[in-house]
Amino acid sequence: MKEAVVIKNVTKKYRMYRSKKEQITDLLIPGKAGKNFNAIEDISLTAYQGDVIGFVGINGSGKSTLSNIIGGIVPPTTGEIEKNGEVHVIAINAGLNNELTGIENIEFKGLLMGFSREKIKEVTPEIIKFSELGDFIYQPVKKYSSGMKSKLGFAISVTADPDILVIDEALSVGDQTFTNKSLDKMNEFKEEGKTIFFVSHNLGQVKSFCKKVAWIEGGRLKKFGPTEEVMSEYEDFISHYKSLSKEKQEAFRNELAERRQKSE
Ligand SMILES: Nc1ncnc2c1ncn2[C@@H]1O[C@H](COP(=O)(O)OP(=O)(O)OP(=O)(O)O)[C@@H](O)[C@H]1O
Repeated sequence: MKEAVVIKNVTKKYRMYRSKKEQITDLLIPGKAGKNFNAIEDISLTAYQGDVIGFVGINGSGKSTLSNIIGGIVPPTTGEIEKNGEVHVIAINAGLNNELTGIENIEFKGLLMGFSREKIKEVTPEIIKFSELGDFIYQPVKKYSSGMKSKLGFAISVTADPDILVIDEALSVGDQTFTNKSLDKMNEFKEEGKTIFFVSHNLGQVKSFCKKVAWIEGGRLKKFGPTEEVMSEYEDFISHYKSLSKEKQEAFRNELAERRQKSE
């Protein structure tokens, strides 16, 4: 089987500050203030062509950081990522320019995706139709709700016909009709053998759509394998986590966060 994306020992470090003062101090005297924080830590994972991989994990575990690295939006601090094909990211707001109107964004993103002016003209009506935005397409994107942005972003990206697709919570904000339509489109991509990464808190969608699942916990890859195998364990974990008091949930998250701060 052909490798589509190979992630090798990827870590993303951010500097964390408790105040603006700390941030300025660190800028003037590097290392004097602030802490390193590993948003993701030493993740290795291979996706083969046609793999549909779900990323699950509680808030802040590192799913978006990893998907942004795969999408080329964020560079890793250390480690390597190899991609065999064009990658497109569909996320709430991804790549949309807030100052431009919907229609201008279609043109702008179209050019970024390497489309000719003629091709953009040809696909624009399809995008408008898919996005269901009607006359809102002439409004600046800053006036859109997150659901509307997601619809436009999704409609533009699916036109690109990418080899590798990263879908980050893009289906969580729209209405049910749009979600179903988008799921149909994603299933088409899946049947065509495209490689898909799917970030979602909707475990039902992950279970029905993904062939494999990567469970991220505290920035690390806790488990990666066939959907059924990983999800049965993850669902046990999540129902236990949800049964904890707010304080205990916070203590659990703090414990993970502390480890991510200490690790260099
Ligand atoms: N630009 C940034 N600067 C500093 N810290 C960041 C940055 N981006 C992400 N982080 C931190 O990295 C950690 C992982 O964030 P990430 O958004 O990847 O998690 P997630 O699993 O996608 O969360 P959620 O489910 O809430 O969307 C979080 O603690 C977050 O605060």
